[in-house]
Amino acid sequence: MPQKKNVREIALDILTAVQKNKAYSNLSLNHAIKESELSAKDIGLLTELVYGTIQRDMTLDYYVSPFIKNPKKIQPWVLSLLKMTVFQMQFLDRVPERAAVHEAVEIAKKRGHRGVASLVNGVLRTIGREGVPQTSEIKDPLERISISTSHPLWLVKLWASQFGIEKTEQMCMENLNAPVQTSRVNLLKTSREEVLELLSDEGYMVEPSTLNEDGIRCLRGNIALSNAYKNGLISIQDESSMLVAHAVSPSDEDMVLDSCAAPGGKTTHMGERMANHGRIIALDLHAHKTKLIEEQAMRLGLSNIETRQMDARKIRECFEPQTFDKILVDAPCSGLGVLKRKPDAKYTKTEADLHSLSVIQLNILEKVSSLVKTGGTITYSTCTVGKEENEAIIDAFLEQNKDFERDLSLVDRLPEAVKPYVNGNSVQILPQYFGSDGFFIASIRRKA
Ligand SMILES: C[S@@+](CC[C@H](N)C(=O)[O-])C[C@H]1O[C@@H](n2cnc3c(N)ncnc32)[C@H](O)[C@@H]1O
Repeated sequence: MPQKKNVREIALDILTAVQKNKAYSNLSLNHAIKESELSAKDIGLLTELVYGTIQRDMTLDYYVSPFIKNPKKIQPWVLSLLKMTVFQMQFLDRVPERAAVHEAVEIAKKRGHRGVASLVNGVLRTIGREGVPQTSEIKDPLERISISTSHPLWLVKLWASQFGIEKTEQMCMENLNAPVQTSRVNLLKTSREEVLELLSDEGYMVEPSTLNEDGIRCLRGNIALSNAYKNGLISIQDESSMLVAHAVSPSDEDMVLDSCAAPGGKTTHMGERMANHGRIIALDLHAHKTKLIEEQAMRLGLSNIETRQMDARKIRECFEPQTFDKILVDAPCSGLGVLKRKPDAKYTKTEADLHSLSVIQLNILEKVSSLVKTGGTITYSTCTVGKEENEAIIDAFLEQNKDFERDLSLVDRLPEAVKPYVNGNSVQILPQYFGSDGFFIASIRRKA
């Protein structure tokens, strides 16, 4: 019978797959957790090893590379093993260094020939003895931020030119923290106090969000497995993402278009805020994704949502001009605001991606805009930070569509804590402001 793999071997398999096949770390990790019979404690360690090593990839390269004489000859899995082990040595206090090195050498023996095991042993013991190079010695400040926080230099430069060096560094540092799981209370069925009590009774460590009055932060446990979730009392949603339904603020008589809706986090939030009245048409490009919206609506007890599989850019073929009171464009984006959750994205996205996405974003906004009524608003949002996919889209749209104007009343609809960050008709939330996702929200109005 084949021997069962231990937690570090599983972590190494995932890291190698992510590196070699460009597999998504979150999907590979979830799959491995389902397939293996790991204890809750080991699942915690596995998650930390995989996310931590990916999050710190560039720093770990900087630490390890001076100790490797022949980098071209080293196999990718051996490099991943070295980085995963140095991650433990440098960043995980609770793992004794000797244990981490011993485990790495055992894995190397099992998977490679003797030379590999001796290389792993040699490199790790030398690092243990001599220590790693200090990133503080890197002279150029942007390069230092790039290496010490593992963000590509082009991205650090871009952000620094838009937000300044200080905010960029804070943002990059914040992206290295583990995300807090947060949820939104379904106020149609219950109250936040009641859910906090139910979740505490189930053993979860929870606290109210200070950002949203219907938000809850979970500090221990996975609330997606709770009874409160099963019974449709909560939805898993980031605190910044919850702001979008506030920005739209649909009334319970409104006809609303959610043009890029799956998996339905914001659609269902709006459905709840409309007290299950009015009507929301929720579009998504993919059928398997519109199904996800339907499943969520069913779980939450919402019947005011109608889904359609459709390219939002073709919506004019199905609806008359000026059909909707409110439109939400939660556009497909580069996701650079959610690097805490999806760390591999920072290495795979390119500047060219931002540009091609911005073309699609403006196009979707253009194509849905004729459907909003006079005086009605279009809310545009993304889970990314940076002007090209955000402010620049709104500016370009307004330049070409003189019948629209900036909706300066956005600030009135957002919670108190966010108001100081609102700039006219938009707000760019950076991850370090509240520890939530980086998000952009803007509102424009068809002139009366
Ligand atoms: C940022 S996600 C939306 C998240 C969603 N609003 C939520 O809160 O759960 C963007 C979605 O837009 C969809 N999408 C991309 N291009 C589209 C298009 N041209 N028309 C409609 N949907 C599109 C994607 O499939 C993806 O599900």
